[in-house]
Amino acid sequence: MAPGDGIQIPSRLPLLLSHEGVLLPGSTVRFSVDSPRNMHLVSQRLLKGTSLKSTIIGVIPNTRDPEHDTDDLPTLHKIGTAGIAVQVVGSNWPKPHYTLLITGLCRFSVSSLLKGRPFVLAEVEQLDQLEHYTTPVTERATAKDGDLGELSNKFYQAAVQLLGMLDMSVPVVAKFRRLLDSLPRETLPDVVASMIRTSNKEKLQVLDALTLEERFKKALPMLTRQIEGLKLLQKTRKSSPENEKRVLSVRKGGVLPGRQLNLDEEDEDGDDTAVLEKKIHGAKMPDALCHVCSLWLLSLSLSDCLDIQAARTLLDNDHYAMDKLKRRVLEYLAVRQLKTSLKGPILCFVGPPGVGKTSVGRSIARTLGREFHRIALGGVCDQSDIRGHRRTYVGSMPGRIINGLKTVAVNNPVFLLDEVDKLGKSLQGDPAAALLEVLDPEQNHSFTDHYLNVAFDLSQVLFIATANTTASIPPALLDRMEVLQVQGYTQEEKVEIAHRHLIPNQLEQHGLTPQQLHIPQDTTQDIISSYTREAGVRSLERKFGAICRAVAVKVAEGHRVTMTDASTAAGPTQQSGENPDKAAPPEMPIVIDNVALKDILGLPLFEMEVSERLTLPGVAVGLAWTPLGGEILFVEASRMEGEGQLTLTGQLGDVMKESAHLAISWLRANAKTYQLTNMVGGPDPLEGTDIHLHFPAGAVTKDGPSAGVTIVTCLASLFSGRLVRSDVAMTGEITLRGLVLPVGGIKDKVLAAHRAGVKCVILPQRNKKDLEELPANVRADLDFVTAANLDEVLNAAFDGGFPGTASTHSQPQLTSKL
Ligand SMILES: Nc1ncnc2c1ncn2[C@@H]1O[C@H](COP(=O)(O)OP(=O)(O)OP(=O)(O)O)[C@@H](O)[C@H]1O
Repeated sequence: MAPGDGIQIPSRLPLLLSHEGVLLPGSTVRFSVDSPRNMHLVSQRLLKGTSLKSTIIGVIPNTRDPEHDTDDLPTLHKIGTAGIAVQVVGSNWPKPHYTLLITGLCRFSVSSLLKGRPFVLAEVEQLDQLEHYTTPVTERATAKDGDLGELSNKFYQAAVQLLGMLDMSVPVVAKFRRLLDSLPRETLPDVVASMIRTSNKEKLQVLDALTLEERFKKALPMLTRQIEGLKLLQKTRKSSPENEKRVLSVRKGGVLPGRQLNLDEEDEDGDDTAVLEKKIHGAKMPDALCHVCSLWLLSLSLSDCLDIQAARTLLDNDHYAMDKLKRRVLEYLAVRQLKTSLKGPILCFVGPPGVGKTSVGRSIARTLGREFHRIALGGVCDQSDIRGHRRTYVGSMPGRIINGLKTVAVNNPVFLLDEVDKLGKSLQGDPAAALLEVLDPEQNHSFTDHYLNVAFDLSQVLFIATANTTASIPPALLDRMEVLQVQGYTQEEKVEIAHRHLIPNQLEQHGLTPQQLHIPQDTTQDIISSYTREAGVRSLERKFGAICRAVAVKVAEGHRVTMTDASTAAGPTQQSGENPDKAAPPEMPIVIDNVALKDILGLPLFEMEVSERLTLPGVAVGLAWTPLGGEILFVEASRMEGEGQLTLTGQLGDVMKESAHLAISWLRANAKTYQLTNMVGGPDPLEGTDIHLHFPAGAVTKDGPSAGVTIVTCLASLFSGRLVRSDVAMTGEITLRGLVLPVGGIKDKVLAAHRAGVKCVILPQRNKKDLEELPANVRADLDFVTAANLDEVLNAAFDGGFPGTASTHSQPQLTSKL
């Protein structure tokens, strides 16, 4: 029977080859899956699919033992049951396997096999109608005339008789009784055969019975045998509900599409999902609404399949460098494995853009075998975005958390809360406050979304947050998270990341192979230093994308030329050299050298400009930290006749302005010691002199105290008329007494100096310990001067030292009065 316009299953189904159970339409069976083909079906079809259709698979019974799953396909049974996978549980113990809960929908026959690897895919023909389950019994003619009608009545009577022998006070029996009346007669043989004690062989006979009449005939003797057995039992010993239950030999969790028949021996209330589902169906909602409810509230749960060794390999394979972060993530995963309780710190990866924060989150989900969902929080300024709108509003909808759960359709995904530092605030409430509840393990088991208006358990969800800086994360939110700093990369690390990950990824995305495009390491280094200036590798990846696109055009043109060549060679009398425009196909692989690089990416965007800009007195190079990584920062000063005015430009924040005033005051106080003079030759630098301090990149706002030493050095250069060393950059806060205080972001700042070609970095003495975090090659390339006071700074910043500093002048040692 080929159902015409009824409900259709997909005509191509992936097949699960079952060697243990037989799935009949209308029943639910648990299958343990560990053979390679079946494992692939689960991982590539069920776990990757996002639509309802992708959960429909065919189950073919009675195939060979999976131990002998060779490359040749076994001869398959011709009839199978299409089913919907309602639960997938993965485990690694004692060996990797999945357990699937599948509800049978209808029979199908295999028309042809399309492929056997990685899993079996077949063209199938649907054999049963699915309308049985969607059309109410009253609307269909159920009483059939003739033999079939008689047979179906007889079967029904036998089922009633069986039930009559059982104790109705047992909930499962009562349920079976209720179900019997509401079920269409056509489905009875399948449902009853799957519930009473029958062998797989007998179930197979019922499956193979294609006509209804045949099916009744096969199942009736089984039912009668069950009744006879029960009678015998009642005769031989006084029956008890337990015995009867045992005779009924029910299968756990028998589920019908749209109805739950929980013939479990446990109390029916034990299964939350079943109760919820029952309530949904009991509410007699329209089908569409019922379906939506099921999707919203019932979700599949994939258990963690964590293997620390495998997690380590996966993290190492996916990400180069980031050792500290990877170590902490492994510790985190190991604790989760040892401790079954789900409460644990919420990790927050903080670092510049493009350093792999999101991508580590994705890898964590993969190592746990969980679904991954990213929630972008940048710019969110309405708390309904997190909590949902109340349904009183037109156009209301659930919040991002519940929406995310709906998208992944499991209740224990890994959620990546991206850019938590960019949450906004508005009249519509504070989304950060709503997130507090979501992230608090003590509260999130009963998170209430305003739209759903029922408490939802989020405790199974694994939250990971990312941010560029902790400065703008509200303190209460920050307090709930464990911050892991992700640093920018060095030039060498970038080259490695490029060749291990970025280039292969880009080649694949553009349909190219390494045989077609080769980017030598030198070229990569050029791209990094001349076309990008970033802490991460995102813009580097984009540059490789641009190169791949340019090469793709060449390769495609080459193909065309070669194809035209082939056709002209086959043609009768074509003269060579007839088409002067025709280019020769490029030689493979196309190697990207410096010339090709300029052709594709244009002129270099950045140059090693430090030395060129330090050609006049009154310029010094500082180091700044921004959420986007470290930066070099020029400070320029000029003086002119005037009345001692100080002008500051370059969008400076209050703290930076104060640093400038501090620097001037210190210089004025120490001008004599350092032999600094003003325009009129006097010892006070500001007398008859105006000073202008400018911080280029004038459109970018700058703030913070760490430019103090740079401003002093710049002014000392201006007033002494000497040039600052062109290969020196510096950072450090100053005090009025000329001490140099420690500052933050040393690693990022030093990496920026290294990127810019600086050779010597002056930093506060108390930041010496931060140097240990630097990669060995950067430490080897750079000289570090750790300065406790401005004397030491000036001495190191000028060739041959600075008059009045070091041996000639020493800071007064103050003893503490405290
Ligand atoms: N250490 C690394 N090894 C391999 N690939 C990396 C590494 N770091 C970054 N990448 C790659 O760089 C790209 C950008 O990374 P990702 O999107 O994770 O950055 P992010 O830190 O989350 O940035 P943002 O803060 O802007 O969200 C990705 O393609 C990622 O795979």
